[in-house]
Amino acid sequence: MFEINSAPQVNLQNQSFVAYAGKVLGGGSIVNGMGYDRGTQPDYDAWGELGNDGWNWDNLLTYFKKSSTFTPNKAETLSKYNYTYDLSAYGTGPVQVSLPEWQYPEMPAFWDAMDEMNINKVQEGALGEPGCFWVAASTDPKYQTRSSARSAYYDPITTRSNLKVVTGIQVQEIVFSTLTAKGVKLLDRDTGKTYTAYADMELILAAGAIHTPQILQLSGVGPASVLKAAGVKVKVDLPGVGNNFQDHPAAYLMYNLANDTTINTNSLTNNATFNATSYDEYVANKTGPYTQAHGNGAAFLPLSKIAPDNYKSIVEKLSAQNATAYLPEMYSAYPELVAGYEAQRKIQVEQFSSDAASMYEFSFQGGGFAITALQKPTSRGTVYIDPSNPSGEPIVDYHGLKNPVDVDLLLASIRYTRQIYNTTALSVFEPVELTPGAKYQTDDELKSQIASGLVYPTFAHPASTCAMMPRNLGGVVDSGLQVYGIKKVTIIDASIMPMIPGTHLQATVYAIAEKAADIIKARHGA
Ligand SMILES: Cc1cc2nc3c(=O)[nH]c(=O)nc-3n(C[C@H](O)[C@H](O)[C@H](O)COP(=O)(O)OP(=O)(O)OC[C@H]3O[C@@H](n4cnc5c(N)ncnc54)[C@H](O)[C@@H]3O)c2cc1C
Repeated sequence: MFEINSAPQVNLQNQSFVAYAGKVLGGGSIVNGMGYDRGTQPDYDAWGELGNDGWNWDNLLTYFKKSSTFTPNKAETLSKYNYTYDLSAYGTGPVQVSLPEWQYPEMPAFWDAMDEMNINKVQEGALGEPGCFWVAASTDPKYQTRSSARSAYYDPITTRSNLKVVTGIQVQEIVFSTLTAKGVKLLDRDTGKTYTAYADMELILAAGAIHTPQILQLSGVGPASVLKAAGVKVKVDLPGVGNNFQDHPAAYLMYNLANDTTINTNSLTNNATFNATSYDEYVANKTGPYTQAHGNGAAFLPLSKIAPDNYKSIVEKLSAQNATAYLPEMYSAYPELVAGYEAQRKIQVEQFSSDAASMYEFSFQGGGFAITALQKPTSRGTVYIDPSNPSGEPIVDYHGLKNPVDVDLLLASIRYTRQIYNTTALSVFEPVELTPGAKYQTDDELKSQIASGLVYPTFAHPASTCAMMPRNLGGVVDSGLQVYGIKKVTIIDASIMPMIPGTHLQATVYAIAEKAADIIKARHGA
């Protein structure tokens, strides 16, 4: 894994947080938590509203389906856990998606808590509607193992004569003939030797939202001041590269369930017998706790649901802001970056006022680990090459909670999660809040906890650093995913998402990649 220490986060008591990304063939899909889900419909319609023809929920649904296959469980498992799903959300694509053969005994009480909170129970979360639902995993049910970009897309075609994958190689920069990309300079990490690889038709960058902007910046394509500070010759002053950085800030609430069931979410780690029998069961039958990659319950909810009394004031505050006051310093030098943010803010104002777009995530497995994540951050971060070591890791700065609206959204979110743990349904477990702790109640008390460790500015979902938007809105790629100002460079990864969707990102990256394949084939008349 890449584990990059972020710049100190000014609004989080100068703490540094690790930015994680997969450093392996298959990228994040090899190391991720295997949650397979999709954002709400307005999340993707927003991409079209930002000037990207052909990018919206309806169109991406085609590619969500094209990339995935859902396999229902055995009938007895379906009825035992009341699993719900809708096959119309999936197709017959390479990524295998399924629900596990096992759930912790506390789960029914958590679903009862959802009922008690009047949360809409959605049959299938992957159809873009907010509510609570069963979240599937990228698990191949045949073997009960991970289905990844590698196993789904690469392993079946390794013998193709026109495909060669090389690993242990780091792309350093693009090689140009004037402004047309001819290939890339490569570093062999083991030997330290460098090579050049040439591309006949076009070059595709897919290094993820942290390293794709780094490669462009090292190639002289990015904000001029960043390039100059690092001694890189400016080819194209393209300010969007490395700006508009988004992730999901998350609050890690923790409860002690004083009266938990005998087998619970801690049992695999603190009950050696349970762990051993569970492992044997998995090896023998591919059933039991080891078929579960992560908690399969989640509520993705709109702001109006979690903060019915004050969502309008939060929306008014966001609308009234002088945007540049809370944006990274560089935005002041580029009116197009501010214009792009303002276009996004207009959409966020609509989304925060709507019942159809989620702002809050609460994932549950049973147990007292109550992750509460903000799905639509209003702050924007930066990923810039390091002037003192340009070819080392870039400087990742989340600018976490720079916009005070994010703090308002987190306060509302934390309070809503507390309400869930205060339901009669969960009272049987006698939950006691450990983190932040029930003694922190007022806004100021909670804000001090948010700043001092309760909240991380990242959920390992880096996105949006080479946004697909018009150039006059600070975009980096057009709706054909080609980089502005240079020729023959296409980007296909999470960096192109103009606004981060309210979901874990892998399903969306697969859909982008499938759509990109069609775009590129059409471009070359294939
Ligand atoms: C720990 C963790 C847990 C996660 N959990 C979930 C989850 O449960 N569900 C979910 O949906 N999403 C999850 N995600 C997020 C999801 O995996 C990512 O959003 C997704 O993988 C991003 O895809 P990408 O193609 O943009 O980038 P990546 O998957 O990061 O792929 C980029 C690839 O480029 C390579 N690379 C980088 N720089 C260079 C270079 N200079 N030269 C050559 N190669 C390079 C990397 O090694 C990597 O293989 C998680 C991510 C992490 C890190």
